[in-house]
Amino acid sequence: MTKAKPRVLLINKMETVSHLFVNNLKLFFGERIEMDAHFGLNPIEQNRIDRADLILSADIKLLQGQPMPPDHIPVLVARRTIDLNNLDRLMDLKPGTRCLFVSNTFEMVEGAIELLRHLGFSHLTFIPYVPDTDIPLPEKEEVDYAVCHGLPELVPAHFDRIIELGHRPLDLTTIFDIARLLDLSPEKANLYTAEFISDFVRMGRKLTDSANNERQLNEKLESILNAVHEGIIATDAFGNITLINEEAEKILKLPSVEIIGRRVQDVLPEFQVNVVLDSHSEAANQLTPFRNLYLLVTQIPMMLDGQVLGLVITFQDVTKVQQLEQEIRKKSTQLGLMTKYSFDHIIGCSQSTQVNKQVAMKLAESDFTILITGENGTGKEVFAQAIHQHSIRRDGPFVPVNFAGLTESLVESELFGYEEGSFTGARKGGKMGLFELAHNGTIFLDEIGDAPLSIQAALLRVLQERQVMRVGGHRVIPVNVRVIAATNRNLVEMIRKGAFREDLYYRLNVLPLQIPPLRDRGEDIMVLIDHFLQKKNKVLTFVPEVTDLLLKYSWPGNIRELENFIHYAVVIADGNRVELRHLPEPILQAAATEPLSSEQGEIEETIGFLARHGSLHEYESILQILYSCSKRQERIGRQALNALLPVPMTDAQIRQKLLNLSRTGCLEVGVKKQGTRLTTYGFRLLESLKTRV
Ligand SMILES: Nc1ncnc2c1ncn2[C@@H]1O[C@H](COP(=O)(O)OP(=O)(O)OP(=O)(O)O)[C@@H](O)[C@H]1O
Repeated sequence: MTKAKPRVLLINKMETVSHLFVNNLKLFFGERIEMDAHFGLNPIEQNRIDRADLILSADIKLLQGQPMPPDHIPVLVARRTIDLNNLDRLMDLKPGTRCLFVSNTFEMVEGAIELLRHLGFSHLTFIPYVPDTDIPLPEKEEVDYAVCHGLPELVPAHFDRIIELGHRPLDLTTIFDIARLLDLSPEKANLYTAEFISDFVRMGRKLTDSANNERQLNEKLESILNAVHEGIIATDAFGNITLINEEAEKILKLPSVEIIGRRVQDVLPEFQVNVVLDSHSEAANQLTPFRNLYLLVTQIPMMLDGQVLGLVITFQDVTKVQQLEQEIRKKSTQLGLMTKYSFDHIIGCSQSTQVNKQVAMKLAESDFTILITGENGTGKEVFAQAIHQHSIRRDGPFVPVNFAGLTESLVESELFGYEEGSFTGARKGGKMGLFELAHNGTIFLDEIGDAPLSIQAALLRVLQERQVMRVGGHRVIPVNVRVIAATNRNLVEMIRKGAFREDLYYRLNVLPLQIPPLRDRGEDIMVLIDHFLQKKNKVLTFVPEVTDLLLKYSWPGNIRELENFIHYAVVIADGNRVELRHLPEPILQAAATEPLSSEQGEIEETIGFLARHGSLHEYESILQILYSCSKRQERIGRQALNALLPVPMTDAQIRQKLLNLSRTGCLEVGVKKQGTRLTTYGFRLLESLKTRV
């Protein structure tokens, strides 16, 4: 009769641990033993105990609730080692990383920590923790990682960075004990040790590989970093400095040996890295005073799977630039790089001007590119300046570029600047381009439709990359500018004809603003005339025929033409009175093509109607007050209007008068208490009433 195989009864709480032990024992004893794995907390059947030749458990406490094994059956508590294959993540941790070691008994925790120390992980700080015991749980901030052996559920829920080392296999001494107790020869011990050693070899190779790779990578990185004209510092997740390039050493006057491994928070408190480490979001271009310097610092967190691996801090010494900028700012006032116009200077009581002002104010608050379209002289530049004035860039320069006035050969060097000696006649020391000049401000690309195609391509690049390269230069210069472009041309039509780049159009037309021609906002004409006269400190009266003509004329040159007309009228008028004969030819021609009679007749008719329904003086007073309001771009309510009249009326009287004026088209009564507003027709009527004797 062949001797029955010895039988090992495994008693463990977890199925995974029992399986692991079964595999470990198989590797060593092969088919020479039988195994019976029990797991869970249920009591084990007596007959399974009786049939066992040896009982093996990971935890002696598990045997306490079980039937007592007979004396002759040895009971062994497994000593366990660590699965070397799972140690990579611990290897990657930087010295000093604080690891909360979590397990279900204090012995397990202590044993595992001791083993890890033996294995060479003495550079890490292990903090033991066993849930539901007296061992205090440290605050989350005091711990960098939680580490456990196959029991991640024991890690307190708020620790989200967990390194799971896997269950611990049987240690070789336990295997030998089993062999001895079961009277089996340790013939395959070498296999088990070989397995163990091969793990070591694998681990060692990984370490050297990663060290070699890291060395090569570091060498490459170092040469790249040292070639850069910016200071660069890298840190680990806790702010410990791991790398500093030569430029950074030079700027900070701190040699790398003095600061590598130290916390950036201690060495460079001015950089306030905790903000970025905590928020995980980058901080770009922060002007940071450092000793007697100004540094422009950018901090970018390096993230992997939602966790911060470290920080890259780049910086430039901009002390000189700061001084230069102040000088430029001083000069820019002289050069006209400051704006003249704000929204208060945009005159006009028409609905479209009012709406456009409101829209433009909103656009000003964003930093996106704006495309303003409109005929010549409609006020595109005035709007562009007001937008700049109203934006956060108001203290920066406003640099206008007019493509209509630039020859193709000049435009590139004007826009992007040039380096010394890049072409014959290039100025010594090179020249700053308009984009550079507009740094931190707004560049106004006027008549963009006239930009040659070659320049359109270059513009597109600048808009995409926000950096320029001077003609003949090799260095890219970052520019922080807001772009407002304007055109009187139909760019869509130009795209169709291949004269304008579609991609540039879409880059520019992020926020569109359309300014209508003056002829489509007749209400603005007289208000603008008043404004221009006031600017010249002059008073002119226009005979009704002249007013009529001015309101009818198509103003192809728009507000610029209107302004020129006022200059002309002031010079040409006899005294203060402007008559038809004083009008310049183009306006008079408009009269010739469109006789006045019908309009004049209509006005006469309205006057007749009003005279039958009250006093013309009263109507004139009402219209005059409404006109003053429209000049201030206000509407006015009935009561306020009554209060301004030379002779107050009853509410019913004024209501009736307003009704008559609105019936005849002189007023526009706002819905819902918006007050009343004068129309262009109302204005003509007022002019007629004023000149009546
Ligand atoms: N709403 C306005 N209120 C007061 N002045 C205005 C207004 N709009 C334009 N102007 C005046 O009209 C003139 C022309 O305006 P601006 O240069 O802004 O027009 P533009 O549309 O940019 O013309 P272009 O297309 O020819 O460059 C300026 O002198 C400006 O003072």
